[in-house]
Amino acid sequence: MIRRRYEPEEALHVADSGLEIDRISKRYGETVALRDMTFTVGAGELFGFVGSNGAGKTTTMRIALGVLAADSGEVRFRGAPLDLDVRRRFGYMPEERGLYPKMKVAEQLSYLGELHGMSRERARSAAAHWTDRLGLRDRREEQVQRLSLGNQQRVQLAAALVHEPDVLVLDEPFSGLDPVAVEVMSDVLRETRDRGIPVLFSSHQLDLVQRLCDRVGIVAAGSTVACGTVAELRDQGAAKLVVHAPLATAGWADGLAGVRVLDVRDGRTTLELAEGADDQAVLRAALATGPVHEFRRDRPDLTDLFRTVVTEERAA
Ligand SMILES: Nc1ncnc2c1ncn2[C@@H]1O[C@H](COP(=O)(O)OP(=O)(O)OP(=O)(O)O)[C@@H](O)[C@H]1O
Repeated sequence: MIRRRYEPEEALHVADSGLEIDRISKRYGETVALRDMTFTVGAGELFGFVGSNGAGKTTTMRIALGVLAADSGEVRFRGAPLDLDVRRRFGYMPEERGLYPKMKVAEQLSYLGELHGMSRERARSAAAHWTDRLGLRDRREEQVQRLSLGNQQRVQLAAALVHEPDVLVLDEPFSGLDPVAVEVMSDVLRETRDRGIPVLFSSHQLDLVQRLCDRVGIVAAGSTVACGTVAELRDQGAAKLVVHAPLATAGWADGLAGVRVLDVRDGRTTLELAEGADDQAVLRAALATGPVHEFRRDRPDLTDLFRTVVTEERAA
């Protein structure tokens, strides 16, 4: 079980230089999409937003962008509520994507730059820069609709970045990308973060989020249920125990107090230990089956934490 140490009050002091999502609630008719959603993304922080389908990630991002209005709560940037001018300084990669299919790549990017107030010359040079950086140099004169989906996604990232935004918000930017494109996307997000920009993105690729992000927010049923650095989150989750007892038969760990079997593979049993569970009792039970070749504690990874949150959510 994840120990719920996360309190909204704690989060709010973090980022007066960054993006604050402060107790946002939103209903669609009878459906409660967000319930006091709260978290912050500091300046120069790469924040991963994870949660099951329908947990409320897209709704939160749309509200942050001003595409959708919240029923209550507030979004602030650098300590002030957002107005139109501040929102124009956001870069957004929406889930539904949103490029003009018939427009050529470079033309489209310069156009978007100009729409955000750049001079034609500056917008053109920004478009050239980002097509270069994202490996689209040879595609500049192609219509977006003729590109592969992965390349369209690169253009979409360029579109979010072309006007040199102060905040970057991306809805599932990694979905459908090949491994090379994943690396390009990761590098660009890190570079953007390193320029002091808050970067918020959602993803279902938990290994990637774990590797890439400074902090992670896990959402369930419209609220943040855990938030912190990957290390902090991993420390909060239940410890795992990996036991290699080759002669053990199925069910050897059944009935041990505070112990749950997560996985049995190649003679190795992975167990989850509840707080206060006696690992020495597990060792004795393992030894009772025969030799024990391996017995080690492991911290949960983001996938384990996520599984716990989703299981608890379903049980609630
Ligand atoms: N336009 C809408 N009308 C009615 N309900 C909606 C609408 N948009 C979202 N919802 C509901 O609000 C909740 C949150 O949806 P949201 O799209 O924010 O989740 P998500 O975390 O982004 O999911 P996914 O991972 O599938 O993209 C869901 O119950 C969804 O069905």
